[in-house]
Amino acid sequence: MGTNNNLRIGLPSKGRLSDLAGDLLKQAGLRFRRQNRSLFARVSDLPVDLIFLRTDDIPTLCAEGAIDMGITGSDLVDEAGADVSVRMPLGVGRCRLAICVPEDSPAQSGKDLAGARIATSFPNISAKHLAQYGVTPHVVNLSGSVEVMISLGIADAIVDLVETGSTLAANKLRILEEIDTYETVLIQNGKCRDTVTAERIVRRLEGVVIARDFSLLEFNIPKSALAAAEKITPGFKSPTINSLEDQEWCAVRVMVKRSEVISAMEQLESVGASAIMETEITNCRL
Ligand SMILES: Nc1ncnc2c1ncn2[C@@H]1O[C@H](COP(=O)(O)OP(=O)(O)OP(=O)(O)O)[C@@H](O)[C@H]1O
Ligand SMILES: O=P(O)(O)OC[C@H]1O[C@H](OP(=O)(O)OP(=O)(O)O)[C@H](O)[C@@H]1O
Ligand SMILES: [Mg+2]
Repeated sequence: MGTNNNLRIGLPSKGRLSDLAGDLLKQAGLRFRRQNRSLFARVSDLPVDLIFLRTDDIPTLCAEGAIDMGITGSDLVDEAGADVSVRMPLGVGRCRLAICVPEDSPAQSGKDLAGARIATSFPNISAKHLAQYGVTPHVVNLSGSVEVMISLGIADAIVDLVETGSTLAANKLRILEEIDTYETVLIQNGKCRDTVTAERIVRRLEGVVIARDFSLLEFNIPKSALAAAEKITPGFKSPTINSLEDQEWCAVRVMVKRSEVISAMEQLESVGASAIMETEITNCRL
């Protein structure tokens, strides 16, 4: 590395985002092999080097120009206050950051935390959030296992990420107030060393992220019911309509959000559609 001018992309070296990020790049056609715990990999057929880093260092290293692009959590970008642009949400790693207190705490909102000790790995976001109430907490800055700090007597409240809520339940805590929601994002710095390749990467990832979110739905529909069908499935841009041998009917192909496919099928059937089929797409260019 060092001497070449390849675009550098920082990826989480371990943890929950590591596989998500690697799978996404591979699906987008970036071929690479990470040798056993190696911190570096070259991409075949593209001027791109992958650098494996700690997820929470990626925003700062990108802002500093050590890497041109990176995949990390938007929570970590905010917390670091890193001067990078978020090119694209990647549709994975969704979570929320919340102020949590013991289940039996009398507190009703963040306003009740004046003078409280708060354990968190997000000292900046926490202080900024509480400042809007004029509350200046005593922040205990930790890098993990934050939920246990209340029972250890170190803190009265915590600010931590919540996904399913099972960690909170296991520690007899409840959400007092949600601060924000976050997800995994692609970031880029302002002085990227190869913007042409960076744009290619963005387009490729876009293709995969959109494809993961949408299915292709095909159906036949009487022309008289086409307007009703278009209301149900307007498509990503607009549906493709082909004529059939039977002049009264046509065939429609349309992209539908995966989460809405079943309900769309039911509604289409009720307005007269038949031969309704869902096809999963793995990649697309729109
Ligand atoms: N349930 C969750 N808990 C924590 N982080 C989550 C969760 N769901 C998604 N994330 C995202 O993952 C990021 C943490 O990723 P990281 O690669 O550090 O994984 P990790 O499993 O927390 O690693 P570590 O073992 O270092 O704690 C968070 O900043 C957030 O953006
Ligand atoms: O709502 P849940 O689905 O339970 O997820 C949230 C928990 O997961 C994360 O911890 P992680 O596994 O990263 O451990 P850590 O404390 O060592 O970072 C996070 O810090 C919470 O503790
Ligand atoms: Mg963690």
